[in-house]
Amino acid sequence: MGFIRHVVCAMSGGVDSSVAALLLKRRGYSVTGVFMKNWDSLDENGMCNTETDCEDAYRVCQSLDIPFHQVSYIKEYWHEVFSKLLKDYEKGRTPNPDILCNKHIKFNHFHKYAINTLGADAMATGHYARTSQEDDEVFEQKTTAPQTTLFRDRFEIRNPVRMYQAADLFKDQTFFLSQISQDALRQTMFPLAGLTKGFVKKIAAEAGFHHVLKKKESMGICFIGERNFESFILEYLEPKPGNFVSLEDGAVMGTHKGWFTMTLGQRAKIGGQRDPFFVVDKDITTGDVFVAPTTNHPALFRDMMRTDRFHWVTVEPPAELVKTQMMECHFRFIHQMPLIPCTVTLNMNGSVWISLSRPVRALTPGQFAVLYKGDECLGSGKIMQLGPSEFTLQRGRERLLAAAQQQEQQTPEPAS
Ligand SMILES: Nc1ncnc2c1ncn2[C@@H]1O[C@H](COP(=O)(O)OP(=O)(O)OP(=O)(O)O)[C@@H](O)[C@H]1O
Repeated sequence: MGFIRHVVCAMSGGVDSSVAALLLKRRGYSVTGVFMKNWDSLDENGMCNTETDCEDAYRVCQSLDIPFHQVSYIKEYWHEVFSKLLKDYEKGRTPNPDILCNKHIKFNHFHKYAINTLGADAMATGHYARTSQEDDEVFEQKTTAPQTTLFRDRFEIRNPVRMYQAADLFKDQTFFLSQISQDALRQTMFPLAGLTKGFVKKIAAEAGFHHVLKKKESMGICFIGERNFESFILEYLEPKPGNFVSLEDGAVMGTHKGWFTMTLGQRAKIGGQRDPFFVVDKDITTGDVFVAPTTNHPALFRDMMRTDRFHWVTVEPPAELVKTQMMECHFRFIHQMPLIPCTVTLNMNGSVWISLSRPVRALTPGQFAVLYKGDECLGSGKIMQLGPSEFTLQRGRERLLAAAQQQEQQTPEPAS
């Protein structure tokens, strides 16, 4: 028998991470529970919900008889997640703070804290996701020699660890993990990888974690909580009033306080309008928000996008893509939306073009395009640019047709 391995489990005070810690303990590891505090505020009722969450996590650790720590990443969250989120809103994009929180906080600062400060052999979370490693392989990662040269060759990683969708496909959270580093993934365990949510709840009940089971599921946006998001974000951004403009005829339909919180596809709240209108585009230089009637207006449907530099979880782009510059795989930009077949092309600067097999509604700049090959989550890139909408294409075809007809009429009689 070797010595007992030490695993640090990120504990939110929720069901999933409580059961994750319990399972790690049952597997015979020495487990430490750590609660992260990333946001410092009281909610609308003057209650600090992170305190009750922390208390809940502590009680679970007590009943498991494992050490408990609390660590604050308020500063880091502010600089690396929240300020980036505000910048994206100012550029007219709709960011995803949960993906950034996993990338910068849980799988960077927390990972380093677990391994370097607490001396753990691995970290764990209650995420529903799977990796290509067995537990024992995770522990072997620590013995790999530290990097000796200043730069690690991008193509040096042998046997990269892959990230797969969880057995419970409905609960799968790889979408939110699509930006995490290979370094962190190599030292991470997901104890819930093979379990369904229902089963996890049953384990929690049997273990007597009633205070945890009673809690409401998920608290909305990462650490900000359930409050009204629009009024919350407007506390941090200068108002940028502008007009609602009808896309179809250019008519001004009303005014708004700022386009930050308006995301493509959402219903526009236009004063005095009885019929529903939907946000289909924004012009951040003029402040115009373009709207169109009907929720499935062709101006909302597109099948092409370009990302920023794509983050591949295994570090290198798939061999097939490097070799041929093209790859067939699957795409989603919203958690739990059905996967859509797509073709990806790789650009010189590491960004990708993604061409979907059919147009989808409300592709949105700032959101992450997440790619899957089979059940492997390959990684993601932030959507920076959209291809033309169905509406634009339709109009283009109509103009071409009209021009052709006009030309036909104008064609001079052939000279005799
Ligand atoms: N405040 C926190 N402190 C420590 N770990 C956290 C915290 N918030 C989230 N985590 C970790 O990230 C995982 C996923 O968090 P998420 O917010 O998606 O909650 P969840 O899937 O509902 O899980 P849980 O039921 O454990 O809250 C958690 O299982 C936990 O390991």
